[in-house]
Amino acid sequence: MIQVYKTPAELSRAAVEIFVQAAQEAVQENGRFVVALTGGSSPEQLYKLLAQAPYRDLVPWAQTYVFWGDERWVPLTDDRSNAKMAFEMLLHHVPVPKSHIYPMWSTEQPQVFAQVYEKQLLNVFDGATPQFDLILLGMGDDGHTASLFPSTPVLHEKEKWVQAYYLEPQSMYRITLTAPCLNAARKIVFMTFGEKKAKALREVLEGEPNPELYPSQLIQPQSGETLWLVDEAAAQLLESKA
Ligand SMILES: O=C(O)[C@H](O)[C@@H](O)[C@H](O)[C@H](O)COP(=O)(O)O
Repeated sequence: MIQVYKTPAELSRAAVEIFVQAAQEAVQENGRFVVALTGGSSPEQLYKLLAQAPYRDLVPWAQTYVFWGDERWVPLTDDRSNAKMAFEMLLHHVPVPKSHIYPMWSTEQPQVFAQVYEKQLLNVFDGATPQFDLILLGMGDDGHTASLFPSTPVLHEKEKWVQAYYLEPQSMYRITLTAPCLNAARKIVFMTFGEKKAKALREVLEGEPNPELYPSQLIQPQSGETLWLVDEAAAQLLESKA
């Protein structure tokens, strides 16, 4: 489903309401809320809203488990780190138990750590398929999401839940949840705004199936729901707008 908002601020306010509702419902049903955060700039306003009243006090943080959808393979002190941004904007301001937060970083080799992260995931999900209650995603202006970049082998991963690989164009390692892992989620929310995203958004949502070029097309949860929160600038080329 696609929801179009006038501004990123309105979009972020809708996103925080969805986050709170997903958290409360998950804890009510299963006694915990397992979420994967996104990196990039799209979630910044959402994280700031979540870190303050009234939303801060509406989330059952003690029962919340925080993972990431992807990460640049850099130390947590590096300004490029998705975890660094989330800690500074959100996690240092809310009472999530430290033991419930799983940043994607280690001094091990990235491919070795990808297996460690997969084990951490499976531990929280008692060895079953990791079914996140909520996954937040952004979309790049090339149509990538998480670290599923165009024409990369990770797009074809069918078994593993977590993969790390060297991303040539950015000359850095990336670690990411794979499409099968993302697609096992109960709810996926994309936050996509700005004119730069308009062409890719039209291709992803209304173009020919071409996930090699537009990896966000891979996000088709088996039983979960996908919600696209977009602003008018990003939606300007779409035929079908809510
Ligand atoms: O590590 C990352 O960069 C993100 O996880 C990435 O997938 C991001 O969501 C998109 O690139 C959109 O980035 P913006 O939100 O900055 O436009």
